[in-house]
Amino acid sequence: MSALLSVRGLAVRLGGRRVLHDVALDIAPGEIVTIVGPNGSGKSTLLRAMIGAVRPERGRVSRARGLRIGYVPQKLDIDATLPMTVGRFLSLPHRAPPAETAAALERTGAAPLADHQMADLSGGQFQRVLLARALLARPQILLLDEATRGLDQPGSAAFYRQIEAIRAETGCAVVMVSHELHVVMAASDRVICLNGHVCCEGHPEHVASAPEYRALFGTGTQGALALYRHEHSHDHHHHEAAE
Ligand SMILES: Nc1ncnc2c1ncn2[C@@H]1O[C@H](COP(=O)(O)OP(=O)(O)OP(=O)(O)O)[C@@H](O)[C@H]1O
Repeated sequence: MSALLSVRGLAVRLGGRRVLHDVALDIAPGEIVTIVGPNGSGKSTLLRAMIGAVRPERGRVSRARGLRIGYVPQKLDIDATLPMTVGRFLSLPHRAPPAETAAALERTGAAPLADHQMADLSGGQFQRVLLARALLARPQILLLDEATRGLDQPGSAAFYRQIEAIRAETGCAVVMVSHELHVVMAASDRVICLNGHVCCEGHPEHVASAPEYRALFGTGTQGALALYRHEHSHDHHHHEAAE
């Protein structure tokens, strides 16, 4: 199946510093890909390059013709003194047909919030509204940048169940940045570990059975810590199903 989106030889420089270099990846229709990596490793920058919000210094991001992308940013600052209902927020910058807005709110479990003020939403409610907004694009790829940041465990589990249901229903590919390794292992078709470049990638189970996996993830909580401590080699390790 041909890729919806391909990144080749991508380098990005921000504030005089090279944040990404030699990044290559493909996103296929319907797959769930999780990007993991230490703080500052360029995960958000990579997503922003995918939507065309960051100019590559080198390389390119190719999108299938007419590709529709939905993007849920890591955070969105809204002036708390500005009165704005959820319904109004979803009509910016383009007013979608009311039935579509209602369907997006329904799909994300945010239907009862339509008349609420944005400033009054809890963290989890806010994320659902951002997700609803992303769905209005009828995306073929949904990009989620640490969408469950600040949510408690049941809240983030519920959020990811919603994402899986949306994938099942719409067939969209999902690319998410996550620090929650239990989610990564359970819910992803493919994991990409980033540290300025792609350190390693593959199916979670294949990555798990590879020697590098122990250095990357280990097991349990220690594994999560190992992820942030491991030496990011500049060799590229691939653990695809074919190997
Ligand atoms: N606009 C900018 N100008 C200069 N430097 C930037 C800019 N945006 C990001 N950076 C730097 O680029 C690097 C990568 O940032 P990015 O947000 O992509 O990392 P990340 O992997 O998403 O981090 P985190 O896990 O902390 O969210 C960081 O060192 C960051 O300080």
